[in-house]
Amino acid sequence: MSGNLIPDFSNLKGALFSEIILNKFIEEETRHGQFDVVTETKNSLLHSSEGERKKALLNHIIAQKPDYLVIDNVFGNLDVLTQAHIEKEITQLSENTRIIQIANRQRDFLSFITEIWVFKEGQLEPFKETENSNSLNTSEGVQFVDTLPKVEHSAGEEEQSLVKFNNVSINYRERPILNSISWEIKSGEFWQLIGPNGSGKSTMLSMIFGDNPKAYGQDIILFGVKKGSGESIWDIKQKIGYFSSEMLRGFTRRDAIGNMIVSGFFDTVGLYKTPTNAQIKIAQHWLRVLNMFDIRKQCFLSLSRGHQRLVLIARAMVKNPPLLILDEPTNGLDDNDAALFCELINKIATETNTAILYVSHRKEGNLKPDNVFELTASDTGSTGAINFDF
Ligand SMILES: Nc1ncnc2c1ncn2[C@@H]1O[C@H](COP(=O)(O)OP(=O)(O)OP(=O)(O)O)[C@@H](O)[C@H]1O
Repeated sequence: MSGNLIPDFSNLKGALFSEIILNKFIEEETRHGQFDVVTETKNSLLHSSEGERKKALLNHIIAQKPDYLVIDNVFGNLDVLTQAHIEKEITQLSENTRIIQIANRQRDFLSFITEIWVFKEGQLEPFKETENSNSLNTSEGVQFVDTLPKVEHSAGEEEQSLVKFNNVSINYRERPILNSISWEIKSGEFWQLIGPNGSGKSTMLSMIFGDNPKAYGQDIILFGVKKGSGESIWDIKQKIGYFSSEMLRGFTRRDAIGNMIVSGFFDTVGLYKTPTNAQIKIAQHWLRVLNMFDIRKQCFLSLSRGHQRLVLIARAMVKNPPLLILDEPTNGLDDNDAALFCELINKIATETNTAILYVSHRKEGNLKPDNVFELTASDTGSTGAINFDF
């Protein structure tokens, strides 16, 4: 950064509180068995939840006594209690340490921050709350006018059970994580799964979508088939569209937007097979819904982060999967792009029979799930129940 916006810190000792630093420590652990950052549960960082990792990293940073601290979007997937804990620690630190916070959601601003600047078209400008009270507003926005591709449904499909957990309990070593969870997702339903960091949301997802060996021996029925009864992971994955913000790291190739969407039929990154005419038609339909038909040959990576996510949702949906799983999907988006993303998810919920499982403790203002399933953490493992007030 040039200019005199930020004072010269070159002679001061700085620290960075960010995903990048966390990932470096995780890499150190995995490669060299070096455990510099210690979590409350004394678990390795690799096997800890986001909240546990970030608390541990902050303690590590505070112990280094930096002169200034840069905080880069650390609140993304933290629950309210962990955020409050971290905010308290940083507020205390701010009494004698300079803090620069980088954030893309307005609600993440730390209360003691006195000066706010916003990036607009590559320039930093003072942020005026009155001008745009609702967001950091960097996206131009898309209205989804066209309806989604129509799919023929067979009789009785509406009431089908897709996922059924019956008294599922999971331990990691001696530690109970899930305690007797019973839950069912049926065709066409729209669920949000919430729960504090470390309560077991990812563990539950790995029972459905992943290959977690802990799932075997439990009473879990996926698409009418008992888990562990010889079903193939491939069969299950064929029935699920999946998106997580982590996925974007995997896409570094220079694929065109249109090809990216069509490749969803083949579950490949990049297009190696020739799609049928019917497949091309469906992909084109999605391009029109996203208002991207005219730019379909443009490189996927040239899109903004928010628009890349819309394309990946279309990619997950072209197969018309019975279940769409979204794991912390708005993580890293600004307010506008998150609202746009949720608008598309609401549209899928109302216009298709795909059931949606949206996993995030965050309440998105415009997201309209039908039901919310909440994990409540305790020493005997998390219990689960429908939350009617979220
Ligand atoms: N392979 C593992 N070995 C040991 N402990 C584990 C393992 N995987 C997860 N855990 C522990 O299980 C607990 C639940 O973790 P999980 O990642 O499912 O929580 P979460 O609700 O998804 O958290 P977050 O919102 O922070 O992502 C955590 O305390 C974590 O440390």
